[in-house]
Amino acid sequence: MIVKMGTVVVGGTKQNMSKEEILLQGKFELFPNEKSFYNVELRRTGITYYPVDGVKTNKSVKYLHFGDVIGCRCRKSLDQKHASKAYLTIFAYPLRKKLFSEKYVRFKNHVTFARNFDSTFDGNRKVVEQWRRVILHLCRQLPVHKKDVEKCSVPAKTKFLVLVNPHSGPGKAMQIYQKQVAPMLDEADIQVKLIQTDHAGHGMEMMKSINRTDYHGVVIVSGDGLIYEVINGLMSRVDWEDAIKLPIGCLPGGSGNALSCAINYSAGESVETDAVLHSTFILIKHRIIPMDLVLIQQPHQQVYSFLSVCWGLLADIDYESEKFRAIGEARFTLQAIRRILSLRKYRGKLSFLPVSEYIPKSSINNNSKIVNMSGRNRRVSLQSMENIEDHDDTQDVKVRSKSVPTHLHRGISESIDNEEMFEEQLTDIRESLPSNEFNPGNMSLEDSTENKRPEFSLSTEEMEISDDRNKSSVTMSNSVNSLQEVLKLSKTSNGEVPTMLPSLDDQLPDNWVTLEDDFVTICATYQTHLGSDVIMAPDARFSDGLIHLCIVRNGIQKTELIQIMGMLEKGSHVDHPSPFVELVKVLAFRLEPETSDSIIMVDGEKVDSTSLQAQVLPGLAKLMAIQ
Ligand SMILES: Nc1ncnc2c1ncn2[C@@H]1O[C@H](COP(=O)(O)OP(=O)(O)OP(=O)(O)O)[C@@H](O)[C@H]1O
Repeated sequence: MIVKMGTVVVGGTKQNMSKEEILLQGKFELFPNEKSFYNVELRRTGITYYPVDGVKTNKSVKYLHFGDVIGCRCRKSLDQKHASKAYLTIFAYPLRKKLFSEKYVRFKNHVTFARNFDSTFDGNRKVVEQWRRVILHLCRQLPVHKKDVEKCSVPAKTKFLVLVNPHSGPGKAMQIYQKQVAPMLDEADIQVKLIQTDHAGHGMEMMKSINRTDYHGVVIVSGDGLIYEVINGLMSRVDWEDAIKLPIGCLPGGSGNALSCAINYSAGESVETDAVLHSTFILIKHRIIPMDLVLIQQPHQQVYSFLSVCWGLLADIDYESEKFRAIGEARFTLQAIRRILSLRKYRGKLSFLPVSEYIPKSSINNNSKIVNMSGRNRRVSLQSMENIEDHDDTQDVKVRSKSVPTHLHRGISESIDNEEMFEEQLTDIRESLPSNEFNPGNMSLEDSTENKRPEFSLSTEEMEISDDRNKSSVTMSNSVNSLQEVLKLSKTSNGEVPTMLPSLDDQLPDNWVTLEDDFVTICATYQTHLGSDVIMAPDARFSDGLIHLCIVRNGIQKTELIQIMGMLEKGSHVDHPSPFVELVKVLAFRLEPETSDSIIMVDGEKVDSTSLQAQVLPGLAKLMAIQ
């Protein structure tokens, strides 16, 4: 059985469910047909119900799974005829298979039971309220023991600050919020303080002064632009280290909703169909997940990015399509066609610190020459070798960089269970980092960045409590399993975000790779999606501690480029054999455009067209998501 919050069932079928211990059972009428009675049984994973006078068969038993339930409420009838009845409405959003497709989508299924065994409403309400309290616990994955059923109290309410950008995308964000989001948040009993931004920069200003403890999270209903503002507002504070722990949730309201698409994708929920419903469902059932940020440095500015850095073709498409934002996401497709027809090349230098040995794809394909340079950096130019000076030799060789030891990287990592090995690893890391800033004393063992799919989701508050509990139990051995842990941030003496990047004017260390070439585009992403139909880095995870670089070099045929762009919809471009397209996982990179007339976009925002360098900040932000 598939155990995905989204895709099918959390925990099992109704046959499995019926084997579980019954916590509560009773007879209820089923609204609106209030003539027949149903036996209703409440178990840990859900509710089953079947007609009292019918035969109990697999078909006649219906069930509601708590993985699909976002809340429930006790109600009274307005009709005097039913004044004594107490109603229990359960707000469920189960999945059903989409017509002519293998995909599953959620639909609204609200089930109401009525209780009328007592002559008074209060008498009936007492029973219904007990059911409600138990359901609220179980749909939030809070444990309920049979002996505690009677004492079960109403779980604490969650409070969100909701920011809506009325100008994002086609300008429908407020409408989306009021029509689709607000009713579901209400069903989940979530308190909301709603603010509509009234100018660009408003989100950033608010984050500079917000009291972090007033809310369990900030929810952004817009495109990616407002998320960028929120993150940079939080990071600009003196108490950035604490402020950035404010969990961020996002719902698609703009034309570029990349993060929201990545959240849906990660949860196994629909990205294309009813995206708002699925995003709101995830927001309600969320856990708090660490999310990498990327520090971006330019000569005159420093910003924090959660999504991407694009240069060349993809940056031009993003920037030049701004004027078509009224048509929503189609603006990207329209501009992509225009741009590919008049394809440009962009000369520059790209340097990066790879996480594993870098083997240039073109050399694998053996159709380009590679220059192994003397000097501090290895420079590789596949096309314009005449532009490279100071080289020793021109030869067909594989250029390998000394990379960060792969066994330190999560996913490839092996567990380290003794101090000796731990010390060895620290030595390796010290050697692999390009600066002397590494200081094991700075290691914070605060959050485990384990990418476990939660079986159940907890509310913000509950997660914060369990985070705290975890703190003491995280051991040094398991936290050093990954490089992210070693780079874990803690305040430097001057209160700034620590970085391992050299100054922009300084030469890069030996373990970086430098490519100097004519490029078509360079795109660094840290989320799976750049749009609902652009899966740029299908294997990216919110806190994998990686920057996923996609490098497209000049020389690629337009037809091949169009083919690859088409493959982005499924993320299958990663398997494309073109020697002009490379995907490299890195911890940091530096981009040096040769001229200053090209566009660079960071998270969909245009930045200066000057040199730029970036470094991943593992798990620094907190995201409301499921993975
Ligand atoms: N009330 C407002 N009026 C004008 N601009 C605003 C307002 N609120 C936010 N903004 C700005 O609008 C820009 C675009 O917002 P957002 O990303 O939400 O929408 P979008 O249409 O998807 O745009 P993008 O394609 O840039 O992601 C952001 O840079 C943000 O700073």
